[in-house]
Order: sequence, then structure tokens, then C-alpha cells
Amino acid sequence: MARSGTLTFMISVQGLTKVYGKNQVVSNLTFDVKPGVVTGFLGPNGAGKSTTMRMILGLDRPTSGVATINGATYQKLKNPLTQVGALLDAKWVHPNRSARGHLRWMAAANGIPAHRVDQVLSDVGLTEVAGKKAGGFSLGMSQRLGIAGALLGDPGVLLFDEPVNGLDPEGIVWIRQFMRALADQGRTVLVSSHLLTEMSLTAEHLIVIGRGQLIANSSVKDFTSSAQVTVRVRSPRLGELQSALASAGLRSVPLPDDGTGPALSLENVTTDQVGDIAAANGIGLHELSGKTASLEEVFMTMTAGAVEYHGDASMAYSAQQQQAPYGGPPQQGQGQYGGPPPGGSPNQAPQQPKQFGGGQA
Ligand SMILES: Nc1ncnc2c1ncn2[C@@H]1O[C@H](COP(=O)(O)OP(=O)(O)OP(=O)(O)O)[C@@H](O)[C@H]1O
Repeated sequence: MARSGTLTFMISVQGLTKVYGKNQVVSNLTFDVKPGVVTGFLGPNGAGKSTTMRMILGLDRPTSGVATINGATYQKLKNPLTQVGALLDAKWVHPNRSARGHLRWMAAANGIPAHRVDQVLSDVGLTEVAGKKAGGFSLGMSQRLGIAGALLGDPGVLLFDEPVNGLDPEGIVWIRQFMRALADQGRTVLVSSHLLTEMSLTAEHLIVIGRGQLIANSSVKDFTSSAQVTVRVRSPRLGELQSALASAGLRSVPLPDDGTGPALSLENVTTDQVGDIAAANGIGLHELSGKTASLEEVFMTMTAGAVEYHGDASMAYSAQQQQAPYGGPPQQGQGQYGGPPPGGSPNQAPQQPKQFGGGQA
């Protein structure tokens, strides 16, 4: 929980930088992630989200800067799984181990009481398939199992890397609601995604990065209201209208005739302004329309030029991800997931996660 009366944030990133060879993949990132809201960590593919999360979790060493959880680096946390949980790769699980067996192993390796296993299985709706081999789980079930693992130590801080990737609509809604419930309990929840629309439905706050650099750190509301409005106007007296608009200080650009006749386009003005100027000059209009950029258009504009295309480096990264998984010693068989789910995906309604006891921070 937040430390009342202090400004201690649950996750704090200060000047975090990571260089691989000649590539600076995370550049001087500074931000805090606060409890009680879902914070979206947004950026195009290759922007550096996973690398940042891995540095926060002590899995990658920063080239410079520091990331802390509850005021300490991951390495210095006492009983780390009781302070922070993470889902980095849902398929990271021994395929021949049952869901319950996997969690029992994790609990035993981290000194967590065994009774937590059935609690978190119930929280994520996997009780009925707890005895089935995790290797046969659907992606949605695997994500639930990964989330159960992250919750095992009842931590106040949670990180989820692209948790909705590849999920069906039902699974996406479930995860969205579950994340919000976790935040409502006072936890700090950082969720990465490359999809702004998805994040705008899940998160209240956004940290946006492109090419490893901070692009925005704002509420979803502020971020999305920065969407640009484009006004399109047609008139039989277009030349006169353009002059009148220019006299009023509004710059317009002629649009090619799309079959409806020549038109003008204006940015960052309202249809009211254009209509008033036309009326004041006695110019009739045949069309006056405003179009707000979609969220994805805003995102694309903001991160333009910041999209990293994966080359050989991504292969190096995949190889590295096969190393020690988060939360315990390495397991065999990582990435060998396959086969149909044994009992289909658990269709039950999302349950509220167990009330967060707090007290860790
Ligand atoms: N171990 C590594 N060695 C070399 N380059 C790496 C390594 N890990 C990551 N990178 C590179 O760092 C950049 C950022 O990768 P990262 O996975 O952090 O981005 P991301 O925002 O999480 O994107 P994605 O969603 O595609 O994984 C990419 O260019 C990636 O290839």
C-alpha cells in the first residue's frame, strides 16, 4: 500500500538507461508508478517496455540509473515475491506440471505458505482445472496461471507485460476487470501494451515511450484529449472563404476533389469557428465537418519515428528470455507450450481477487 503521508511511490524509475552493444534501447527514463490506479506502459514494438520491466524486476542490469520498488532495488527487497509479482511470459511453465503443482513449486521455492496456492487458483478462476497439465492450457488459461503466480505472495506491486496479447475478447475483458480490481485494492499495477485503445479501456494513467525515451506521462483523459481535430469545409466560394479564414488567422489547406467538389482542411480549429467566419462574410457552405483523430492515430503521431523494427537483436532477446524466469530458478521446457486446452477455457465470470491485505510497504 502507499505509505500514507509520504511521497514514496511503489515503483520509481530514475534516469534508467540500457545499452546493448551500440543500441541504447532505454534512454534516461524517469517516472513513478503510483498505487490505486492501473498505469499503462505504452509504446510501439521494440520501444523498450520489456527491457524496462526487466530492469525494474532485477532481471536486467541498468547501464545507468536506478529502478526501485517500495524504495529499494529488487535485489535488496526482503521476500521479494511478497512485495512484487510479475507476469512476463505466460508460457513460462513446465508443460507436464499441473497448475497446482506449478504454483506449489513456486510457493515452496519462495517460502510462501501452501494455502495461498488454492486461494490464488480460485482468484483467477482456475480451481476446476488445477489438476490438469499446464502444458495443455489455452493462452487465456496460461495467462490466468501466470497471474496466479504473480499474486502468490500477495504483493502490493504488480507488473504485467502485454497480458492481453493473443487473447480472445472474453479473456481480454476478464484481464481488464481483474487489473482494475487489483488497483482498487490499493495495489500498484503497471501493464504494458502496444495498443493505445486497449490501454485507454484498462488504465487510468499512461506512461508512453518510443525508442526508449519518455514521450508522455499523463492521465489517459489528458492524453486522449490531445487528439487533433481536423475540420473539412466545402463552399461554392472556396477562394473567398480561404481569404476570410486567413484574415481571421486560420490557415487552411486545399484538399483534392474527392468527387464532392474542392474543399479546405484546417487543423486545431473548431467547426464553430469556421462556420462563424463564413457567416460573418456571407459565404454559404455546402459542407462543414470535424474529425477527431482516433486514439491510435494520436499514438502513431506521437511515436512517429520511434518504432523499432526488430532485426537480429530481437533474436538475441528471445534467446535471453529463455534464461532464469522471474520468481524462482529456471524450469525446463519453457516455450514448449502446445496442444489444445483439456477442458476449454474456464468460462466463469471474473472473480474479485482476494482482498489485498497490505502491510508490505
Ligand atoms: N538482450 C538483448 N540484447 C540485444 N538487444 C536487445 C536485448 N533485449 C532487448 N533488445 C532490444 O531492445 C529493444 C527494446 O526491446 P523490448 O523488448 O524492451 O521492447 P518492447 O517495447 O517490450 O517491445 P516488444 O513489445 O516488441 O517486446 C529492441 O530493439 C530489442 O531488440
